[in-house]
Amino acid sequence: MTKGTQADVNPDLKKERLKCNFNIQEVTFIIDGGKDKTLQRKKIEDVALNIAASIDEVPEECLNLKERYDNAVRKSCVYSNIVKNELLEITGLEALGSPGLRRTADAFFKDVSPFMLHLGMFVPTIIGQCTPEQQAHWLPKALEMQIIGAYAQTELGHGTFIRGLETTATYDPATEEFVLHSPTLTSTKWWAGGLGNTANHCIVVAQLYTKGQCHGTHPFIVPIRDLDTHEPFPGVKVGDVGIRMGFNTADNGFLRFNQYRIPRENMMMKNAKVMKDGTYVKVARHEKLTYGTMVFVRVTLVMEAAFNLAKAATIAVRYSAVRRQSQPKPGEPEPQILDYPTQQHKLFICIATAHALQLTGLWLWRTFEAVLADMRKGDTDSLPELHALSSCLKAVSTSDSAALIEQCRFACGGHGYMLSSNLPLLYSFVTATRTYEGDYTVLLLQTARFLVKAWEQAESGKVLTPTVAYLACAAAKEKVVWSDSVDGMIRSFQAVAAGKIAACAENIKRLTKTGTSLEDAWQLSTVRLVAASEAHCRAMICQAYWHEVTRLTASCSASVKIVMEQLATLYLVYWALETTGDLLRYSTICESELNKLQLKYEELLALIRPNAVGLVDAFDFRDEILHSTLGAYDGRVYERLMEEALKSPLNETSVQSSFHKYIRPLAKGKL
Ligand SMILES: CCCCCCCCCC/C=C\CCCCCCCCCC(=O)SCCNC(=O)CCNC(=O)[C@H](O)C(C)(C)COP(=O)(O)OP(=O)(O)OC[C@H]1O[C@@H](n2cnc3c(N)ncnc32)[C@H](O)[C@@H]1OP(=O)(O)O
Ligand SMILES: Cc1cc2nc3c(=O)[nH]c(=O)nc-3n(C[C@H](O)[C@H](O)[C@H](O)COP(=O)(O)OP(=O)(O)OC[C@H]3O[C@@H](n4cnc5c(N)ncnc54)[C@H](O)[C@@H]3O)c2cc1C
Repeated sequence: MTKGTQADVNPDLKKERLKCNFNIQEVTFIIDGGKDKTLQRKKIEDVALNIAASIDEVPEECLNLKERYDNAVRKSCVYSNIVKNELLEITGLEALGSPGLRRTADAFFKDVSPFMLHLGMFVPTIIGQCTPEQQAHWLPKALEMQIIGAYAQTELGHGTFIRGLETTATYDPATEEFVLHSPTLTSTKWWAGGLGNTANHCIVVAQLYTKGQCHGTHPFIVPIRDLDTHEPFPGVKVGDVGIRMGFNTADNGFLRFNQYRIPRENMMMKNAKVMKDGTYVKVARHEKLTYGTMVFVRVTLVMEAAFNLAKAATIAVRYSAVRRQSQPKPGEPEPQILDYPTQQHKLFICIATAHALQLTGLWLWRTFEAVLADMRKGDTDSLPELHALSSCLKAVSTSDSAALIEQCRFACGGHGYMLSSNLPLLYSFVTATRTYEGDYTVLLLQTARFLVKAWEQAESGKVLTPTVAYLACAAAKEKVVWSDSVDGMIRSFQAVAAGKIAACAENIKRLTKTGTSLEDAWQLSTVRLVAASEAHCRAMICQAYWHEVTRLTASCSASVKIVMEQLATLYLVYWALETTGDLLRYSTICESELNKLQLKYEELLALIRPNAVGLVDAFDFRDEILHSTLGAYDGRVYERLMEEALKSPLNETSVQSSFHKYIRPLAKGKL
């Protein structure tokens, strides 16, 4: 946070901060995952942001496409030196996933670094898919930035359906090499971040053929460009996929191979090997371990969703405290727009959702680490549950985050539409997360597979895994008794999920009994399956969020406990009101209880109102990271808007050349 002097702060924001009745720092510690994490983050920010302050002479958005890319590469090199020389010193390899690194990256790049996928997927795949010997070879080079990598899985013709990928890697025992080939246009690798112009290496997911047999998709490390000249090697065709809605500095690329050879050792061999003579040896105990990087990234994307939403909420809440509009009471001053209950309705759910996703994301991360520890001992029993959990949480968190960031933009009126508010760029960045690393619907359907199986187990009285244990109680198929206590609401959300899952299972059973194949019965049920999966995910977020708030505030000051519980209750009541149809169907809730719930919601908005600015201050974003005229700590909104407007290249001269070229001749009838 760039606090400046108090004299510089907008008077309304100053008053808001005096109203705040809880200890902001305590909430920051909770959100970061502990005081030590906050201190480490701040240390990283202090080191990195000293340099970031002077990194851009011209606003990124005023540059043309090519200049923007070159500028992003320049900044990536400065930043990667900081990561290598300073940040890794502070935290070791852990720095790669640390909030400090994530936040400071945003100070350097308003859009995205072309190196993001190098750190975000190339390095994690080396760690997750290579043998220790391979790691010893590749990891130091990658961390030292001697090589820069991308992750090329998606093709022009297939992204979701990995088993349908067409790129082939055929083993040639005579030379002990794999021959990579792109047999069709649709087999062209497409989308990989960093691939178009930046990367010199690439992880390529291809169908493995050896001894005339296909063994399905496997990952390979493929050198694609000469390290000195950067020219693509013969047999490699690589380029940029074209202009995108966002991610325009991420260098998303395409890649084609023409009988291109790589050494046998470049197959990532932790989970499966090809011996010198071409014999295929499966090492992994679980079929889907080659999908490991995707599970890892899906887990991290939940906190990524929280992080971006927290930024948007900070911008919109601070702006709403500064902005005054309309005159609901004649003769009185215009109120701060934050005083309108409708504005509170738009924004407080954003703060609550950022908390819900962050605390659920931290819990998911711990679950991921526990499953990883089991897998190191050879036990993969909990992988299906982790896959189900990470799939639905990735889907719902990214979707909620994108929708609410857009809501924050709406909440800022016309000024929210300015690029300098940073809300449009934030939205275009986050809306992609709903698609990449597994499309929303596709991932919810993956979770649905797990849920239907769990339901069948519940019906036959089997012991259920923790995240679906609630299905055991629901097997009685009676409406749950509604209560507006927190536990009562969570029980009702679970009853809704259980009811929807049961209805799907019954529908599939009914269809198969009357002669429909299981595959068709599944397809005919997918609209309901997606809804069931969403309901399950919502119930899980509510439970995890409330559980974490209770646990983490147990030793906090009373005022922090109160405000954290108010927000969590708001989240639950909001979702109860959003899903009244479901509650009427699966619980005993009635009209009068719905009215009571609405009143409770409005009371919560009023209770949270005095702490709204304090709550977004607790996200602790420095101005360099927010990049927003509307959201800076000092609230000098109008001054900043004007300053940014004057930086527009269209203000460099008072008359543009197009006037003399076109407008004047047009007026004179000479065009
Ligand atoms: C130095 C300067 C640097 C600058 C800075 C930066 C700092 C930034 C830091 C980082 C910041 C942000 C982090 C984000 C970075 C990442 C950005 C990522 C960009 C995007 C990358 C991509 O998109 S990569 C491509 C991803 N692609 C996908 O996700 C494809 C989705 N499809 C699938 O996953 C699968 O095809 C499928 C799951 C949909 C189906 O697979 P398949 O057909 O094989 O399976 P089935 O459906 O038949 O199911 C069979 C059984 O297998 C089970 N299953 C499926 N998947 C898994 C799994 N992953 N794990 C475990 N089990 C699995 C499935 O459940 C079935 O089980 P049963 O029901 O029991 O049969
Ligand atoms: C910004 C960005 C960055 C990316 N970076 C990378 C990268 O670095 N590396 C990489 O390999 N890939 C990357 N991708 C690709 C990304 O992973 C895929 O786009 C994503 O997995 C979705 O696949 P698709 O594009 O094939 O969509 P499709 O699967 O074609 O989806 C289109 C529609 O069909 C529906 N659909 C598809 N299958 C089913 C089904 N079985 N049941 C019901 N509905 C279905 C979907 O819900 C969706 O509505 C990136 C994408 C974006 C947008």
